[in-house]
Amino acid sequence: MPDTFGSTEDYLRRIGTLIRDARKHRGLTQAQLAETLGTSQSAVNRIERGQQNLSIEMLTRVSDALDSQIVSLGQPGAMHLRVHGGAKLSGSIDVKTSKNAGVALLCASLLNRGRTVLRRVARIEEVNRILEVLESMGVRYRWLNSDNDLEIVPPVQLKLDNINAAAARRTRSIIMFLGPLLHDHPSFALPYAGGCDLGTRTVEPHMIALRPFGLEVKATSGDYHATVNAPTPPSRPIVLTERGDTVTENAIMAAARIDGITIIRNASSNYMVQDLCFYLQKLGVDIEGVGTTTLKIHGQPIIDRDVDYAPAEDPIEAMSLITAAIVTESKITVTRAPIEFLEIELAVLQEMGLKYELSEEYPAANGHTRLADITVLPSVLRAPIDKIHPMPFPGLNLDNLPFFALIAACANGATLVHDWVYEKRAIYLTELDKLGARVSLMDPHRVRIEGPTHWSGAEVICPPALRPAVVILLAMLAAKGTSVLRNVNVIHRGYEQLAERLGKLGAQIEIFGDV
Ligand SMILES: CC(=O)N[C@H]1[C@@H](OP(=O)(O)OP(=O)(O)OC[C@H]2O[C@@H](n3ccc(=O)[nH]c3=O)[C@H](O)[C@@H]2O)O[C@H](CO)[C@@H](O)[C@@H]1O
Ligand SMILES: C=C(OP(=O)(O)O)C(=O)O
Repeated sequence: MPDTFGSTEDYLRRIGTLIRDARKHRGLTQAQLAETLGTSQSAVNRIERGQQNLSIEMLTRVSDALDSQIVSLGQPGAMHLRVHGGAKLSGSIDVKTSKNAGVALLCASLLNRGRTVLRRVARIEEVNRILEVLESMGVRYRWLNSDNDLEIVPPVQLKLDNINAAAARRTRSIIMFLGPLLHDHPSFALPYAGGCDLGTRTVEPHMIALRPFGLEVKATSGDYHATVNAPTPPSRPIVLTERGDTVTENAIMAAARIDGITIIRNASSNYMVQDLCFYLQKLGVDIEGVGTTTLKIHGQPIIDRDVDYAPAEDPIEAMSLITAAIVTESKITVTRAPIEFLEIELAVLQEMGLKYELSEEYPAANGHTRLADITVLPSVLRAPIDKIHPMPFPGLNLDNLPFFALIAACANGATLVHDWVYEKRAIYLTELDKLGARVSLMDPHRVRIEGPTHWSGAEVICPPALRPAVVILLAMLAAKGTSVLRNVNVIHRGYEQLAERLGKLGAQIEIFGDV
């Protein structure tokens, strides 16, 4: 239920509720809080009922006394969630198309002089950031309908000097402009890539992969300065130093307009890479080996076609929804799940005792990706015998790993979750402790989780990373009592209306903003 502030009475009532929640979480009575504030219990009572005018000075004192920022001033747009946990979920929910294919396809649309229409694009902040950057460069876009079909029309000449650096710096995906831009631009600057704070995450593999196409990049004062010698087919196969998703996509986009054959080895065969290849094939680029780690690409020097493409559904969103069912011990059906990219996850969950039913498979609108409806049934889970760790596709997806930490907290026994890739993401999982989980950080990459958990409500500020933030939200659905999750904007980077959609399944979540 979206919830906006209105009259002064509204403000006071809502602030009062926040204070009451925070006080209860600290285990204080109204009288104890009153004593710390040097006021009476009846004054605290009036404050909590929204019947007392509050000065900023008083609000600050309450915040200090409760060690909780009740309202934050000067943070326009910060959104928070209040979750009344313990409700069972029911019904079915459609998986939206993926963030990661969405951003790759937006970058790839720069390769095409014609009009690109992308169907059912996830309307998320990561997509908005790339659209802002594209628009600043002269690309026109418009949302065509309520299905989120998106039309993109490039200009005759891109205005690279006009690039929206603020938007670009907020996303890592901007790095995927290098591949498309190197074709027509002998020199250009791109702002440094940003995004979630997951620790060191270099772009060196991108530089190594694109050098054989004639691209040289110097990093100076906040920008990558790129210079390109006339792009030619690489003289040898490109061997990626790591099987990363966006680096593979960059190499594919560089190869897509090269008049000749490029071979890419150690390519990622993950879902977003496949969507990119299917889109480029529609544009006339010849790509062999889609879904494998060796790609053979025969480029088209000029691509000028009106094209219509429908990216596939998001395996990470599907995993998030499966986790919502597991943690709340509910029966829900996750429809349009890209089963092809969830098979290892489901095999591990089955070993842990999860009961689920699968529908017949059917193709996604891209005509390729296998989808199915997954009905998750309430199950008693046990910890897996072996540690859980990610691998490039077809391994367990790295972005799904945080959900396994939460699932492990619901299972009987101890589970080791090993994120060997990101330097920081596992650390954020220890925030689950605030809701009653027993998570021990073994080192920055490994957490040991002891389940099952008796979840209890708490107030948590979202960690600065998408998946850990969602994991905490999902744990709050299971936690009896009221929880508050602050600064949830990080979730909007990758999920469209997640709180509202969980609400339709029966979750009790209120959305509120800062004063
Ligand atoms: C927009 C997009 O598509 N983002 C996805 C993409 O990001 P992206 O492709 O940008 O991932 P990175 O390049 O950051 O790679 C992830 C991390 O893996 C390390 N690494 C990767 C491959 C490998 O073989 N060895 C290795 O060590 C990298 O050094 C890095 O620390 O892939 C990540 C890993 O699947 C996902 O979390 C992101 O959601
Ligand atoms: C880390 C992620 O993505 P990005 O590459 O957009 O930061 C993610 O999707 O969890």
